[in-house]
Amino acid sequence: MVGTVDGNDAHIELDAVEKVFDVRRKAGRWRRERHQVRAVDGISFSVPRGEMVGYIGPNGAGKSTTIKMLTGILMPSGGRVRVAGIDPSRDRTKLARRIGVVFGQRTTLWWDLPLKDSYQLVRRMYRIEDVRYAKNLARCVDLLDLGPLLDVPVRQLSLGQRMRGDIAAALLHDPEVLYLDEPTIGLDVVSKAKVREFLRTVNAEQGTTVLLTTHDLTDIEQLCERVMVIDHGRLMYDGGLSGLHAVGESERTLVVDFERELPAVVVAGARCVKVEGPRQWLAFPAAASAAPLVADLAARYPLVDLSVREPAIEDVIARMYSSPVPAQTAVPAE
Ligand SMILES: Nc1ncnc2c1ncn2[C@@H]1O[C@H](COP(=O)(O)OP(=O)(O)OP(=O)(O)O)[C@@H](O)[C@H]1O
Repeated sequence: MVGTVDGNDAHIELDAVEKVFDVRRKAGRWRRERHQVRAVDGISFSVPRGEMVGYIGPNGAGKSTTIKMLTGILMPSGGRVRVAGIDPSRDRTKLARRIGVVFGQRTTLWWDLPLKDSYQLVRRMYRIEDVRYAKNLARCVDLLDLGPLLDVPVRQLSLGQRMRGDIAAALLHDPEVLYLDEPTIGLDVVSKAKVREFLRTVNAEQGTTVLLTTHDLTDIEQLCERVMVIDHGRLMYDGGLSGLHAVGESERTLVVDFERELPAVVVAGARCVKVEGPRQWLAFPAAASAAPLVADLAARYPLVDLSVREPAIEDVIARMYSSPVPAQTAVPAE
């Protein structure tokens, strides 16, 4: 589902939320100047129960600050936040039972303990009853292939294995809301696919509401029908991914390996932007499907391999600034 809903259905709700940090910086040899960083600057949105939404933006845009306010770690400087009907900064402990958090860059697992011992600690922390714990653990072990890893100390796990371990830990207490901060960062293609498949299953079967922060537009494309773009603490866009590409007129790239070196191919709907030996890069509008292009190429040339590259989030956003924004999808920046 794309778009926002009325307040009653909202599972995550932000109304004119602000976060201002007071920072001191050096101004001369002895003097320090106080100044303010407006990390989140009047953001409003609502996410209905069971929706999986992408929350993207360039570095320093205010994504982590928003997530910290949604967990109750940070108190907003202004505005109103509600998650599952709870004010996170007032009732952080109560909220903790209802939410799960995964930070891709940090682990919440115990470094020296085998994975299964970390899970036992999580069980005690959340006081998860035995039957429910056994059921949830079995499900995560099965879907995330954790069986062979349960006896391995976390420090010996690869990044992809550790990430799967972290995601399971965040879900053992059946949270209704899941915040994922870069859950696929640094993972190889196979691990990314496994994580995405698992998140899709959890969302579909448990109805978990998911807020996903990522720099990988493929995560968004494969998981979220709705994406919100934040920049300089403001919500710049709230709508479908294809609408975002249309606004930014961004391009995806089809990387094609031919059987042999060829001159730059000429094909409808795309333009060749680079040739290197038998490999060619074809740019096409990001909002368009790659399927007709692939079919056309496959019918005319001997192909060995193909892959589609998404534009970088920074490029999409840079293009958004230089394009007029259609009213139905964009949130006006006052
Ligand atoms: N505790 C803090 N004190 C002062 N400034 C802060 C603090 N936390 C964040 N900021 C500033 O607030 C702004 C938003 O930071 P935030 O970490 O929310 O961005 P982000 O979108 O998560 O970035 P990234 O993608 O790099 O993680 C930045 O300018 C950052 O320097």
